[in-house]
Formats: sequence, structure tokens, C-alpha cells
Amino acid sequence: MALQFAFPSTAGARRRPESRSIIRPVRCADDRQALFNRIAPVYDNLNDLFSLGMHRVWKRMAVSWSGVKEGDTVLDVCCGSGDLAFLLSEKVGISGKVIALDFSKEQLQIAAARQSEQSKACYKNIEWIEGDAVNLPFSRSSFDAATIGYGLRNIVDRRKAMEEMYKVLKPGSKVSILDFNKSTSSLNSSVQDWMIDYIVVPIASGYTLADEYQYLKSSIKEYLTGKELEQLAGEVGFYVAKFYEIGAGLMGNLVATR
Ligand SMILES: C[S@@+](CC[C@H](N)C(=O)[O-])C[C@H]1O[C@@H](n2cnc3c(N)ncnc32)[C@H](O)[C@@H]1O
Repeated sequence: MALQFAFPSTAGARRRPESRSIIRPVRCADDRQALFNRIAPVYDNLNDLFSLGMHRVWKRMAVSWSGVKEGDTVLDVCCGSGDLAFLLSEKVGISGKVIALDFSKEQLQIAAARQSEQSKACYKNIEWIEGDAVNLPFSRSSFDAATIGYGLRNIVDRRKAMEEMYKVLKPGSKVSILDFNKSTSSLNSSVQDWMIDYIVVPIASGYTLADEYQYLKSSIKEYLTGKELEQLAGEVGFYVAKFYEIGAGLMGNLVATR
């Protein structure tokens, strides 16, 4: 079902009345859905700030690794406010189609508002779908390529999400999975921890979102290493899976071919 949204008010972050010092454990899908709804108003600006704009480069790399071509029908899972979907639509052009799915209504509202502010014709063929990555509402073998940016780490049942992506991809097509790298290098993980503790969380606390961004650290610790991601993709049925470290090893991208 395509979502039709009115323009949301994105003027300023929605502030909660008081800052909380207790870190609420984020354990289940419902917690995560609420978390992504809460951070939606500031998510894009904070991404630019924390990565000094580099997330845009990594997302371009992820899209290019997906092997997307003009005229393709492609899927972006966990689309958030739409960065990867917009990049994909530039690749598929006006003869292609982008389906972008997320379970956060607020992220989707921002994505739809961004779409209506843009004049590029190709952006018109993005359809926003509210749905769950572990239960994709599409037929088997419907997509020529898929992406998922900073999404898989946040999904409780990652194997199911991988199975779902495998199911909806056409044979021979690829999924490109961009996320933080759960590095096996203690230097890399110390740098990630330091950046989260001393840059990300203090800035996020200015928006009363300290807990939400503190979750980043535990989510990386609970994520999979590049080797584990390759292994999971193989177990699910992808016949080639290759993990690339990018961003000085702080980020990683798995490319899996069905
Ligand atoms: C960190 S954001 C990434 C957004 C976007 N892909 C980007 O790279 O900017 C993660 C997104 O995944 C979505 N998400 C997490 N778990 C999900 C699930 N099970 N089904 C659908 N969306 C999910 C969240 O709502 C959120 O918008």
C-alpha cells in the first residue's frame, strides 16, 4: 500500500520535557520502532554532523554495489527518511521503480515530504511502504536489486530479514547491506566507542536523545562481524557474499548475490 502523507512539521526537534540519565535497554522490535520514531525529526541533520557528511559517500557506494541499473525495480529495506531510495531512483531513472519500506511512520512521513519537495522526475517513482523487514509484503523474485542501510543491525531477527530479502530478489541479483562495522580490530572498536561516548551521545543529549544514541554502541556490539555476515548470507542461500570494510574500517558493506 502506497503511503500518501501531508507535509509534517519538521521545524525543530520534538523535545521531551526532561533529559533522562537512565539508559533504557532497547530489546524488542517495538522498542526500536518507538526509538526511530523519536529520532526522526533530527535524524538527517545528526547523520551529517556525526559523519561530517561521509554517510552520503558510503550510501553512494552501497547503491553502486547493489548493481542497480536503469529500468530496474528495486527495494530499499529500512529506508528511514529515504537517502538510499533517492539515490536508487537516480540510477533506475524514470523507467524504473523504487519500493522503500520502513516500520517507522515518522521516518516515512519525512521521506514523503522530501520527495514532494524535489523536482527530479525520477523521484516520483518511489513508493513508500509501511512494513516490517521480517515479513516483506512482496512476491518471490520481484526485485532486480535491494539495499538496506543501517537497518540490519537494528533488526531483532536478522536471519529472517536476510531470508525475506533472498526471497524477494530475482536469481542473480544482489543485496547491498551498509552498516557500522563490528570490527575485530580493538583499535577500530575503541575509536567507535570513543566517538559515541564523547561526540555522538553528548550532542544527542542536547536534543534529549542521549539514550537513543547510546543504543548505537550496544547495537554495534550485538551486531555481526563481516565474516559472520558473510556466513549468515551463505546459510540463507546467497551463493556469493563479500564484506568490504569502508570508512577507515568504521563502516562495512556486505554484498550478497542470490
Ligand atoms: C538507522 S535508520 C537507517 C535509515 C536509512 N536507511 C539511512 O541509511 O539513513 C534504521 C531504520 O530501520 C528501520 N527499521 C528497523 N527495524 C525495522 C524493521 N524490522 N522493519 C522495518 N524497518 C525497520 C527504522 O525504523 C529506521 O528508519
